[in-house]
Amino acid sequence: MAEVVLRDLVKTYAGATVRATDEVSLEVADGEFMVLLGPSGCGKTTLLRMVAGLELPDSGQIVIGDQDVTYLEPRRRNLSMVFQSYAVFPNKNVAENIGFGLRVRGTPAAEVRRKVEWAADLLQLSPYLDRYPAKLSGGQRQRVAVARAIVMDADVLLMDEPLSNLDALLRLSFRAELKKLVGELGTTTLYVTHDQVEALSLGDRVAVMREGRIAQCDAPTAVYDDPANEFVGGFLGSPPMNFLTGTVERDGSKLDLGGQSLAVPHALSTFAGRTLKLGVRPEAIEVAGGDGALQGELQVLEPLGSSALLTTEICGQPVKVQAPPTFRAEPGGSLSLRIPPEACRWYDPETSLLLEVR
Ligand SMILES: Nc1ncnc2c1ncn2[C@@H]1O[C@H](COP(=O)(O)OP(=O)(O)OP(=O)(O)O)[C@@H](O)[C@H]1O
Repeated sequence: MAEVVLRDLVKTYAGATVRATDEVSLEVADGEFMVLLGPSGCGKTTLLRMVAGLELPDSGQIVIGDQDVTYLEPRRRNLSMVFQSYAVFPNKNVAENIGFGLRVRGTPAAEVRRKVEWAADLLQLSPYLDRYPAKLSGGQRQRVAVARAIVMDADVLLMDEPLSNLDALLRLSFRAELKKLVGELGTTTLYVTHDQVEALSLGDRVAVMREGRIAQCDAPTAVYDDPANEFVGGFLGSPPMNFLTGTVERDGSKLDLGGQSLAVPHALSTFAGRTLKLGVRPEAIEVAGGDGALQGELQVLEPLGSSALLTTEICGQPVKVQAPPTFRAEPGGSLSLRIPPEACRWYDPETSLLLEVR
């Protein structure tokens, strides 16, 4: 096992006008499960492929353990990969598929057998060792790909959207299995996904990427609860964080949203007379009256089973609210919405960065 250190990695593909990765630096601790999350085209796969050695950076450095591997051939980096499109060999049975890399490496047959049985047991593939991939389900095939990767005893495991070919239910169960497995193995893992639920569920830390850069890298609860910038708040969550813009009143104590106002923390009184953005998660807003409640107009109510999603407007600004499943009201009416002070995150509209108020 080993830590992985990326330093200022820059990659521009031939003919491209923008950098696929733009001075990306990241330290993945020994045994850590790091998820790279972000919208399509943000550079996740490029970063993973550079770690794998399948792409070379224009500049920057990649260190695995205590070795600089930036320009080392892929097979000498001691890492295993599971890719979305990394199909299993159709003409080899499950056991042969799992043991393939070990045999190529010249591992003695008895050792190959022992490791194949170990991985098959971990991934619940033992009953299928003699089967050919055509007779496996999608989830079982994907488990074969994971088993093939883990038998290699690599320092680092790289996975690029390994669950994306599975249907929703299978994805859910395999996600939990994968989390348990990787926790037991303790292998340093870099995992690429554009699925935020997968990222939050699996990662020890999540690096949220945007346009070739890391927008925030932190524990799942931290990136969700305290998005470092508007991009992360607006990317994570379903629906994502709401943002309301207002002007801080002259005395610095309230934010005027356009006719209604809300208390501003004392630490932000320096914003008096200036605009400020409030970020609040839909599930944090309470549909209730009381002190400091704002009046919103209900536009749409969507019963979603475990909750009711409300599309509302406060002072003409759109706000999504996640209400209890039994909540009912007629669209067009007015609602009292309370935004608890502890749920407020404050952003500088000029920089889009989270403002520290504690
Ligand atoms: N082989 C290539 N040649 C030229 N440009 C490329 C190549 N591969 C990727 N790109 C570009 O580099 C940028 C980053 O792509 P990358 O595949 O790393 O993003 P991603 O976040 O993994 O996206 P996705 O989730 O869609 O796979 C994109 O603008 C993409 O169009």
